[in-house]
Amino acid sequence: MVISRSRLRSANLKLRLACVAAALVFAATLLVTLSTLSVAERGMKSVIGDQQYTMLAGAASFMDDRIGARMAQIEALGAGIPPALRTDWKNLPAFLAGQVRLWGADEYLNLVVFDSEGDMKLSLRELPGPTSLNARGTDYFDRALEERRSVISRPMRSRLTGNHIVVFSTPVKDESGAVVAVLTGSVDLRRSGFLRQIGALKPGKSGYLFIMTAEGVVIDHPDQSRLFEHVSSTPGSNYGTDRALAGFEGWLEARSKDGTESIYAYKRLRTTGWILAARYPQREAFAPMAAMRHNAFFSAGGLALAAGLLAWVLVFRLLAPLQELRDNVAAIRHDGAEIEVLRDGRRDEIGELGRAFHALMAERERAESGRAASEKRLRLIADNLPVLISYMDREHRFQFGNATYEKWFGVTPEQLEGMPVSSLLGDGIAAEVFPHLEQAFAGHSVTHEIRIPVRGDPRILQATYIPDLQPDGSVAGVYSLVHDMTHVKEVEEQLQQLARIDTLTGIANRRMFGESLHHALDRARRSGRPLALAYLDIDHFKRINDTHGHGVGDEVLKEFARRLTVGVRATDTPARLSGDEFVVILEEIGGRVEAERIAAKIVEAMRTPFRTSAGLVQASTSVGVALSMPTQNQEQLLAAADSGLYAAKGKGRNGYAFFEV
Ligand SMILES: Nc1nc2c(ncn2[C@@H]2O[C@H](COP(=O)(O)OP(=O)(O)OP(=O)(O)O)[C@@H](O)[C@H]2O)c(=O)[nH]1
Repeated sequence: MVISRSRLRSANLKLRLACVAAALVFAATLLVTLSTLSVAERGMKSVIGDQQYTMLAGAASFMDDRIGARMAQIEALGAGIPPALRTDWKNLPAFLAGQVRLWGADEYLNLVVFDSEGDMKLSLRELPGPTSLNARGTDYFDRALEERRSVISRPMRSRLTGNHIVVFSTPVKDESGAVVAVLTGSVDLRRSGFLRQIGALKPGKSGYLFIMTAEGVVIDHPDQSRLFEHVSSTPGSNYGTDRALAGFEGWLEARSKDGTESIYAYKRLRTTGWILAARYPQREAFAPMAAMRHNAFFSAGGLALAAGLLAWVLVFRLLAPLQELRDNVAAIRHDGAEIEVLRDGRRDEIGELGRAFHALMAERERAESGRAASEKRLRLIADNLPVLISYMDREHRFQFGNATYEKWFGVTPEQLEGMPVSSLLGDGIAAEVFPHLEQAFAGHSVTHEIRIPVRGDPRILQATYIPDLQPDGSVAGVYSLVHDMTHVKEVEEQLQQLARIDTLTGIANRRMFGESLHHALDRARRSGRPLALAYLDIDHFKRINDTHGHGVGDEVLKEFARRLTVGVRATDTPARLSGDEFVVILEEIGGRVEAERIAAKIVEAMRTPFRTSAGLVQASTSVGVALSMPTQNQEQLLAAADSGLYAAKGKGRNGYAFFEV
């Protein structure tokens, strides 16, 4: 399952590489083609534009020629009227009709002659409406009269026929040169030959030519509704036409009012100032280019597909060793195969990768086995140490515990893992432990003692908690080390006891005497009943030593102590201060009489010969007695008793003396 997933990933890699190659080829092909097309388009645009303009210039020249010819015709006709007929309104029509017949019937819509006052004097064609007409105020009449030369009118609607016409007019002069009449020839723009003839020059199928006056009145246009309307009467704007009206001649790209991107060319007629224009929609003009672009997309797509397939095959072949390496790694990981399979002999980067993997894994295996051995060793040490070693997490749960837990509490390390501390120790002991643990979780090392029953046996344990500090200063858990201190404590107590006992006689030594006297004095002060202190010294003890030897002296000292102990109450404290000096603290003494009675009893007890290894040895003791007083301290009381002893010795020994302050 895992391997098949990795195979899938590998397939994805191949697919991705193939796709990248295909995308690159597609992009490169497209880029090259489109940039080439763009250059070609620019070139083609300029060729088409130039072509349009050249064509328009030709057409304009043709129209200028035709208009010029008409003008010359009218001019010649006017000039050719015999002087007698110039104002002979009766016979002039016949003359004119004769001339017009020579030209052809369709050249003019009508020929009309006005007198110098502007009144229509004759019309060559029969008029449908009223025959009275005055031309004053029209540009063709006024200008012909004033300028005394032939003129062409603006396009207009005929007042006589209602047709759209232009009027060619020429002044008719008498011999003196005065203008006596104006001869006009009207031409129906729609029917006249020159407009229709240039229509054949329209560019492409959807392109067309149109003509407008220098002021923007449309004279010829495929859209009949726009005829004789101003260009601005159609909503929207056309940058090209605006420029043409401002005087531009040439070609340019512009958006027509219907939103079509087109190539426009403009040329003015020399004779009339009209603007001859051509419009060629770019969609049609560049249709071949669009087809080429379309083809380019397909070609690029095909190329990309082929490149992708080629890349897939190449990648498959190139990645085969990598796939083998990956399979080997997977086999090592999941099937436990030997890492030696990674030692490929290939002399390329993939071979190097395999060898690097091999070295890495060999190193890891070595480190792993070293770590396992070290862990085993540590576990062995931890399990065999007579201490509890554990690790607790922040929830006070054991995460690790050594085998000693099993020995002490019957809980195996496996059972201990995850066990709360309170479950192991019980709530009562846990409550004692937790405050210390909390200190450790606060980052401090803590050591404390606690009494815990281990397998029913009360033990004194010493626990040390060490916080597991993380690099960020937080405490992840706590290491715990617990020793059984029971035996040590017992020995310690014994040692302490020993330090307070006289080793020779087994009774209290000076140290313990000091402590006992201190407490006894406190009690006496509290109870108000004094204590008596008896200070004893064996008489001439030196002589016993000298006579019988040191060992016998010791035997006497031991027996002396025994008699002293049995001779007083259990609550009294006999002690050996040094050498042959002893003391007895006699508590709750009624008074001097009682103290003296006890002292006498002690003196008496020591008079009995001492049984020693050297036989019976006679000894005696002198006793000094003093009663405590509330204001007295230890030293003062001891000094008082010592003074009593000094007095007893002074009295000849083997007796007692009471020291009175
Ligand atoms: N055997 C033995 N002798 C000791 C010990 N400690 C001290 N002595 C001896 O006890 C003797 C004490 O002598 P002193 O107290 O000076 O004098 P005395 O002979 O008792 O004379 P008086 O006290 O004046 O009666 C010395 O000779 C010490 O060497 C001991 O532990 N064992």
